[in-house]
Amino acid sequence: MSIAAAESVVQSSTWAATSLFYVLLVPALILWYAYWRMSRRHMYELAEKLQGPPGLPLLGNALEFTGGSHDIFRNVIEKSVPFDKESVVKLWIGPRLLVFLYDPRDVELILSSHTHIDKAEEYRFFQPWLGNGLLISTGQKWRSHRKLIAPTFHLNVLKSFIDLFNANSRAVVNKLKKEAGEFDCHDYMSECTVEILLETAMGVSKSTQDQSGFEYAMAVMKMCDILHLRHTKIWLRPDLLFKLTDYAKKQTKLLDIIHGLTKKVIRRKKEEFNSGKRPTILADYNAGTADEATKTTSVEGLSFGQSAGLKDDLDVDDADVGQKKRLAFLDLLLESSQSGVVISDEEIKEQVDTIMFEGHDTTAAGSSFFLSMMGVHQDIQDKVIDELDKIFGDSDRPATFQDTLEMKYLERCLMETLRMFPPVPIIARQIKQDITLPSNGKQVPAGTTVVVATYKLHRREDVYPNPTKFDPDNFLPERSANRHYYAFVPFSAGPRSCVGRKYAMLKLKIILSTILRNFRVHSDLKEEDFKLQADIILKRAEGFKVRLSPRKPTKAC
Ligand code: HEM
Repeated sequence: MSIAAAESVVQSSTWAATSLFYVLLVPALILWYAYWRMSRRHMYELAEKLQGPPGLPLLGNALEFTGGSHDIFRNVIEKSVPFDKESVVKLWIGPRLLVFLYDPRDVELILSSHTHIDKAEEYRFFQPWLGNGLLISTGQKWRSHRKLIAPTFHLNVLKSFIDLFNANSRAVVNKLKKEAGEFDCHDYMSECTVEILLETAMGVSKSTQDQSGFEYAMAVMKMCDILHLRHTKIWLRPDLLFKLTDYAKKQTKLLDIIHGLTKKVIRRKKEEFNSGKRPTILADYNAGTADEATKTTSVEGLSFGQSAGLKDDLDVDDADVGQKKRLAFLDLLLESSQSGVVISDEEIKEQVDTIMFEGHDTTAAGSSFFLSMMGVHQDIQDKVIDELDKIFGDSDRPATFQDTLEMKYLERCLMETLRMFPPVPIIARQIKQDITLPSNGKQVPAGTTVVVATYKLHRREDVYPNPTKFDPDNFLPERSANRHYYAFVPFSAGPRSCVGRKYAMLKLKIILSTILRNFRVHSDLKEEDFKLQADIILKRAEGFKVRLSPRKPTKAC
């Protein structure tokens, strides 16, 4: 046989093999698809009975998530309106079924449950950053780490941070003095909240910090942009495709910055440990020096960010917190790891990354929204200032714990800010078994991503009359008393509630009161002009633009 003839035989047999492959592949794919659809029949049947905007074959509603972050947020909110009566909206993103809930009874079913505590599949995008930290871990690992970490945010530990909250609040006031015109207050709030976290929960003294706090905060913001893109753009979801994009390269660089800071923090702390410096038992703070008022250990309800009547593992009495547990967060983790049993080095890093993220971006957004609202509502700001003047008079003394309990009106303004602009606008869980919604008896199938739509829940007309109006009186005790406990959940609730809830409230009251003792805030925009976006954390797309004017000749801080 000639070479040409041999080549032709090889070519035709290759062609035949390729054709055979495709001839077999197509029916195989059809069979696989039919089987896959069959195996999900139960899900489709139940989903069919839930309402939602119409979608396209295969893609579902994925195209609702095109455009920038602000367009997506506006689009999703607008598209949900026709379903407000039932407060349940179904969306398909490709094969994934998402069910948004915003009736307090349905929210209670999810958040109060010890069964539905697994985070949704979408949280896996956080994994390269937060590993298996408290926010995303599940099962026994989550349970044991939550038990370890929650006491480090007990009120008695937090009271020992008050001096540091004050010092950092004064420092930010000093920095703000240079702002003459309109500026974005979020940058200041971000830097300040990172520095406070480093000094308190991580126990890293100011003298050993450098500029990396601000760089860290900016890297976190950009990381959130990338994660949001992965949540909303269907083609960025598979790791394989994501890795081919420029976003993946950007993510690697951002994680270098983020992990660079957390590794440095742990390294410094370990050096201190190894050089024999043992952690301070923080509860000693209350033993001798503090007055009766600061010994208060069981202040609950609104003062600490949730409806009266909701309890979680942060609301334990002082007597239940053993002395060893009265350590700051990182001190306790390192102390525990000395035995090598409770928590490994890698796990410490994951938890430090988690607390650094959850602890700063949320409070930076909350405080920036608060300042924006003060700027918009001058009459309400007057009342906050009156209250502060009554507490502090002309003195520029630091705030005490008792002062924070007396800031009742400021507290209501803070609650109202967290109602209208919850920094975490949605909470997503993966359900492993069918659930029946108490509000309407409909069933949501196992395998669904159930999304508690906090932003929508907090704007229900039947719960908050005139829900788009900023009205701190919504949180007057008599108004809150008759409200469903789960109608206000800025910090989530139940077994997976925010572990930093009390820390956040105390810190926010001290920062915000210190700012308003020194400045009056102004805003040229009204809240209806705010462009909201939800890149994981709710923000103003145009930046948190405000202006400040000095309230009184400020004494040198
Ligand atoms: C205004 C400030 C804050 C808000 C609105 C907020 C809100 C939330 C929400 C809604 C969750 C549940 C998230 C979910 O299930 O997907 C959460 C969880 C969490 N938060 Fe916060 N948070 C704030 C501040 C903080 C602070 C200051 C810390 C730590 C210092 C913190 C640490 C955590 C942690 C570790 C979790 C995960 C808890 C678990 O799953 O067991 N947060 N937070």
